[in-house]
Amino acid sequence: MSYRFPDDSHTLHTDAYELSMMQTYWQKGMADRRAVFELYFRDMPFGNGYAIFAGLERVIQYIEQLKFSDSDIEYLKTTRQFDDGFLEYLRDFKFTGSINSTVEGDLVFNNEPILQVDGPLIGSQLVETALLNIVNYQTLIATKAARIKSVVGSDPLLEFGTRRAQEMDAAIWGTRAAYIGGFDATSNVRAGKLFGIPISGTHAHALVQAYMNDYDAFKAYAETHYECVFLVDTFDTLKSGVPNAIRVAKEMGTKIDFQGVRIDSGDMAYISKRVRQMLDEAGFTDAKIYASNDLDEKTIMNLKMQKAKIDVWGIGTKLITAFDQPALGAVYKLVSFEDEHGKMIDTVKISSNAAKVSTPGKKQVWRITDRSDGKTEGDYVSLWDEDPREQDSIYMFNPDYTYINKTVENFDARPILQPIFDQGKLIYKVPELSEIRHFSKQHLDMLWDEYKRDLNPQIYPVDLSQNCYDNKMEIIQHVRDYVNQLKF
Ligand SMILES: Nc1ncnc2c1ncn2[C@@H]1O[C@H](COP(=O)(O)OP(=O)(O)OP(=O)(O)O)[C@@H](O)[C@H]1O
Ligand SMILES: O=P(O)(O)OC[C@H]1O[C@H](OP(=O)(O)OP(=O)(O)O)[C@H](O)[C@@H]1O
Ligand SMILES: O=C(O)c1cccnc1
Repeated sequence: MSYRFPDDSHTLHTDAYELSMMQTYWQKGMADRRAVFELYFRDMPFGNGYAIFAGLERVIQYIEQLKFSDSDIEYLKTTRQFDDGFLEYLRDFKFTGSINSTVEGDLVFNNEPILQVDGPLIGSQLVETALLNIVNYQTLIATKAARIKSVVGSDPLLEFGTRRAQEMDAAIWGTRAAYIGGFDATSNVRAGKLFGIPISGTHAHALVQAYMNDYDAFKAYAETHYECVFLVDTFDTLKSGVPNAIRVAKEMGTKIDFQGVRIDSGDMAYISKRVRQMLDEAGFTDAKIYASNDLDEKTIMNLKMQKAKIDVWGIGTKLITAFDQPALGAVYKLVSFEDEHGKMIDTVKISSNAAKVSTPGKKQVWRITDRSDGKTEGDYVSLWDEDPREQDSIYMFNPDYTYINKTVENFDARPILQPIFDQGKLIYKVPELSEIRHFSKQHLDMLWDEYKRDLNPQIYPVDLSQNCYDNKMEIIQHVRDYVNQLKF
């Protein structure tokens, strides 16, 4: 099958309704009015105490290529859904908005803006779908990876998910997100080439099946590789796989670096202990035991409790598909809009569910840390022009339960949303991936353990500044007054 048009771009990677709204904005003369949209999620993924932001590199790639090609316009014409004048306008469209975003690897929490687009309404609307698509997935996978990392401690973690991922893009960007979240290497060679992630791997059952016995397969592999990890469970791990791996390792001696064996089935606790004993008795005390087979943080924690002798963990399906929670559920909402007189008016989306009522106004998120111990106290969401660094103390309160409050002194406040695009121009340089990963770890270390446990973590405070809270209440009241006076 081939594509129907000679070129493909991501500009049409958007929902049709975005283009429909853009046509309305254009025809009604609203296209260039300033709009501020914010992207956030409402619930912590996997019930985790924190999430790890990922996706910015791809967001940048997407924004930089944003342009309607001739074939995009040609295709849109064939749909007969758009006005010709509007399509001609799109031909010259340029994204001239500003984007402020969390940087990759930083911690993010529910109900706070993690990315913000501020610019002409028409372009800010166009990018909604792609931004959500990118950030929803990558942040989810980085967070899942961090959860898995939290239970393995310092054991190496290998990403094996490509074959089970939801198509090729998910494998590539999911692997990158997993590396940000704490994985050490990937089996995906293309991800190694593109991003510089270390690649690593063993061999598959096919090799052993092709030779029809463990010994010949391991021997052939050893004769063609220096570093060897043998997969020992094709026929019988304890009776054939491990004894043959040991035999080959002894025969090859220093001609190979016998790094260990991989087990991929059976009772991993029992088998790994027996395998350890066999390797040790044969003198291979440094050989590592690799494990794979539908592993995730729950199984790993359980295996650790059973004192399984596993040194290296290979994780595929349950990481790359975010198996237990396949969607982050982030949304993109209009929080402020320029009226016909050039004045910015903050906007709200009301819901009968209090948690779903959006917080109006362009905002900044401040991570508040206690200077005495460097630990994170919580996040303080302020209106954009507020700066808590100018204050000696800040009053932090839970916006849903205002009686839960505290006054923080001797604090540092770090702005989470950083300038990425300024009126369409890229002004941010994405750091090396290894730096992003390191940054993430450093910031995770600043979080109290109570927020980091896998099960039922403490809820991290995401508080609104008094101004932000008052603004929200005032606007909600305003909308209610408007609705109440309607007569039909
Ligand atoms: N000791 C253990 N405790 C908890 N979970 C385990 C233990 N050993 C294996 N598991 C996990 O149990 C799940 C199912 O393993 P199961 O034994 O049913 O299949 P299998 O041995 O892989 O069979 P197959 O040969 O079909 O691959 C896997 O996710 C595996 O990681
Ligand atoms: O279990 P996951 O966490 O998804 O990890 C990836 C899986 O992919 C491989 O199995 P597969 O049966 O595809 O190929 P194989 O013959 O190499 O085992 C590998 O052996 C793992 O079991
Ligand atoms: O290298 C491996 O062992 C590997 C790679 C991909 C999937 N499963 C295992």
